[in-house]
Amino acid sequence: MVFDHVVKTYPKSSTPAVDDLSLTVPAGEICVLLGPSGSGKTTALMMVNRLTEPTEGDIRIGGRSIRDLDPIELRRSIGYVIQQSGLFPHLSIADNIATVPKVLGWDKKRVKERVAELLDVVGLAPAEYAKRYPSQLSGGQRQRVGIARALAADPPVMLMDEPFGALDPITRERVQDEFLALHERIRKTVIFVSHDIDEAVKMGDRIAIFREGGRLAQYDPPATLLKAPADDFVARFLGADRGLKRLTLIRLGEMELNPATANDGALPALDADTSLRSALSLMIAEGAGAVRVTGGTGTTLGVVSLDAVRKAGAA
Ligand SMILES: Nc1ncnc2c1ncn2[C@@H]1O[C@H](COP(=O)(O)OP(=O)(O)OP(=O)(O)O)[C@@H](O)[C@H]1O
Repeated sequence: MVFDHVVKTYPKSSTPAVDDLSLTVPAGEICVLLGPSGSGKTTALMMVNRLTEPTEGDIRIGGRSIRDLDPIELRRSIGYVIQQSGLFPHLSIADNIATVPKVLGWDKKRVKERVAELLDVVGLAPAEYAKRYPSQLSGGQRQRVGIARALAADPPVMLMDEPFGALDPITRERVQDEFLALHERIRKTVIFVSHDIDEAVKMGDRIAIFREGGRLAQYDPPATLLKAPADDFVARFLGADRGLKRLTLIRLGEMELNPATANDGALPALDADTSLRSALSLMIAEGAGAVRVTGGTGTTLGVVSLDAVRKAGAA
């Protein structure tokens, strides 16, 4: 998907909400739009499915300009997930998920199968949940239904506007993990609005940081962004702990491991999949100068020192 010099100025507004936005999102990737309140993230998102029209510039999906597509058809071909899930309260979960397939004229059997398949995909047993109503679900479950509904007609593109913003931290983390695992399998192109830096670092293949006035401040993969913020605004926005945030992106198994010696048996042991941030946390809590890195079967692969972690955060 390509944003090509996109400008949006709302009627009666003297300044643009989105100002000359150009960026390319490779197919199958998650692009997070991150930035302070009012910096134009939602406006940028809503232009993709023509809930609002660009004033200037163009957006292309798979090489086709959205201006050449009928807005109603365009919206059917794009999954849309919003913060409060946006489910129809008077429709059952099954009917909510079936909305677009029904509009597309799928036969009943196909719709029913698709609903059951999607409930499974988002981890809700169809027999238990299909007939319930949104008010009979928890917030996290409603967001999962929102995702299932957006996926119903298998759209190549999904727009997600702070989809997990209303969830408590524990549920949010779980739904984020589930969505990432799902994305591994289905590889949609996702535009994801967030104002939470940790969420953006976790979810994004790339992050677009917006600044006031709807201008793009930086567009890069999370590791690049944290390592080399383009300017003071980005550095301040990412926070003084961006070195620590970088550590969440690196696994112990990706480090150069020192061979373990006989004395290292007493060191705290962590799986190779553990992030350097968790490893650092453990070293501090246990007063250890290093951790022992273990493989799937618990065998020791080697040792990573506190100093090596420190260097990785500063690199
Ligand atoms: N329908 C509208 N009419 C006029 N101005 C609008 C409209 N929608 C948004 N704006 C303005 O456009 C600017 C960008 O708003 P937008 O909602 O895109 O920002 P955002 O980055 O998504 O913010 P938030 O994180 O608070 O949701 C703001 O100044 C807002 O007041």
